[in-house]
Amino acid sequence: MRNPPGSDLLVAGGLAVGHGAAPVCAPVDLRLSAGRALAVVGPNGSGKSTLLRTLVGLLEPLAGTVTLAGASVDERSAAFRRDVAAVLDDDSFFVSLTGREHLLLTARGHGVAAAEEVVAAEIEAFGLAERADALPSALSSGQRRRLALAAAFVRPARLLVLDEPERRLDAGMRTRLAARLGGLRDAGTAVLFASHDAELVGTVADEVLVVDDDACRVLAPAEAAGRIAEL
Ligand SMILES: Nc1ncnc2c1ncn2[C@@H]1O[C@H](COP(=O)(O)OP(=O)(O)OP(=O)(O)O)[C@@H](O)[C@H]1O
Repeated sequence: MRNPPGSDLLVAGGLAVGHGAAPVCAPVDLRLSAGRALAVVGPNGSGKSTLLRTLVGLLEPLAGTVTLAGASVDERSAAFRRDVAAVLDDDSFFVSLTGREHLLLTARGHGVAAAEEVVAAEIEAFGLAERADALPSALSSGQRRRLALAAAFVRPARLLVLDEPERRLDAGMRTRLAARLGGLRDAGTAVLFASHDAELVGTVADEVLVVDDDACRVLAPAEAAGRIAEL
């Protein structure tokens, strides 16, 4: 075990999620503490994105509770926005700001003192050096994805939430991303990510939440090996 579970940061109890009256999967119970990583796996349409959006306060729960550091999640609260960095399925950028400017704005908005240096390091780490001064509209889809991920790394966060972070990344970047996520986890960030990438799940996750219609269960990676192999 990498980091033993500490006190809970994110807690969901009896959480039912969905877009109408009917839940899209079985109720979820989970606990995630600082320095731990939880992967969310399941087939297409099983409810992973719906669950993540509910966990970060973008969708109302149909039933049950979600708390972050003991308080109900509320994306409008300053403390919540300070504590949680999320990269979901909607890469959105200011259309008239370059990638570098977007990252600087994000870092400064979150009070990063050495913003220029931090941003330069993440531009390098995400392989964007040659295109950092281009507008998002002039980037490839994979480069836009790298930019969206870099924005989550230029600012501090207690909880990082990623929806299929491997999407549109080449193999080299996926491997580097796994190392970065492992590094953040080991430095004390709680990492929650949905993924179809068995290597990413195997490298980063301490536990695996398998999302299904009949039951959503948190398993040790070894117990979830069969489900990870299906990703
Ligand atoms: N905005 C929406 N309105 C209504 N139904 C939705 C909406 N978004 C998703 N759904 C439905 O909710 C269910 C769960 O979708 P969700 O996107 O959470 O699945 P997922 O596990 O993330 O899938 P994937 O692996 O394909 O990304 C699906 O049946 C989907 O069609």
